[in-house]
Amino acid sequence: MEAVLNIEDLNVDFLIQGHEYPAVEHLSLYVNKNETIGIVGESGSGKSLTAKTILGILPRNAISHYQALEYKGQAIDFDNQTSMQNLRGNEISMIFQDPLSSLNPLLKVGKQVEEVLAIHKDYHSEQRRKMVFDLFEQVGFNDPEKIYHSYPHELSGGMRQRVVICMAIIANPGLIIADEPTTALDTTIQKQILDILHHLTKQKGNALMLISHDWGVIANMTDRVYVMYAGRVVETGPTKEVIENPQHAYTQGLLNAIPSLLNKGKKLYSIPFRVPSINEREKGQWPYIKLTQENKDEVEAMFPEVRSWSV
Ligand SMILES: Nc1ncnc2c1ncn2[C@@H]1O[C@H](COP(=O)(O)OP(=O)(O)OP(=O)(O)O)[C@@H](O)[C@H]1O
Repeated sequence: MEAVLNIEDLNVDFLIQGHEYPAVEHLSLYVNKNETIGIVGESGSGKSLTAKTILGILPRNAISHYQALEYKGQAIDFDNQTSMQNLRGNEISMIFQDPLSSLNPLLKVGKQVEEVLAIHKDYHSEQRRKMVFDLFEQVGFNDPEKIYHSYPHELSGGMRQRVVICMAIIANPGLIIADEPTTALDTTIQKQILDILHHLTKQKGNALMLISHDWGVIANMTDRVYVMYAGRVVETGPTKEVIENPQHAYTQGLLNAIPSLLNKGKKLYSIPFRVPSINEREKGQWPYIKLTQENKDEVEAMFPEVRSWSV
């Protein structure tokens, strides 16, 4: 099967005061049609930067290089503005954590969703409006007309994120990237929003890349998962297999640190280090953990790489 997205050996470095700091290293991943993949990892592991690389929206001081970065079998041409506009407008859409960052405060939300369709010349304006109303119904809005004429500030956070999901999906893109799409919402609303996203993407056959630090979300939503730590994928496989039988000791650690659901009754584990910030990383010294008397044995067991350090 041809992958919708294919990344081979992606590296992202930050150039800070003449020094290169590694943020993503040797990352390879793919997403197939109709598939939902998860990228899971603690804060600072490089999840968002991976997504931003795909869309060509990395910060200015970031340098990326890779073996392959392909959408539907074609190399993504970051230097070609027209092709990038088409990619971002029609082919790959992104849902961010904060819905307000994607919405224009001065425009009615219905118009904003409709505008996504404006570049599709095959629909006239009445058709477009009907498509928006239909989609509003599908995401659970009882009164699509009223929502259509609302401004972002008149809606709750959950409603806004539903509008953003509509914007992301209405042009039927090949791939949707959702970066922690519910983190900013109340826990009661989170599940509702994820269910909508899951249901719609499966129904319409869009590939979905879901970025989350929440294993519950990953378990419920994704077919395959990539587990990241400090810029690298440490483990990947079908989500169920990874959760039931994690191969990497770090993945095991992450799963044992979840308070409920997966390890009821067991003593809660706590990982004895944090993801090092970017300026604490020296190239060639992944996993960059500062060894102490207390954590040395555990870190070595988790990341045998540290044994090669000359410390
Ligand atoms: N503009 C920047 N300049 C310097 N370092 C940056 C910049 N943007 C991100 N980083 C660093 O790159 C690393 C990876 O960041 P990234 O945002 O991809 O992490 P993440 O896994 O998505 O975490 P989070 O869940 O906190 O968003 C982090 O250490 C982060 O501090």
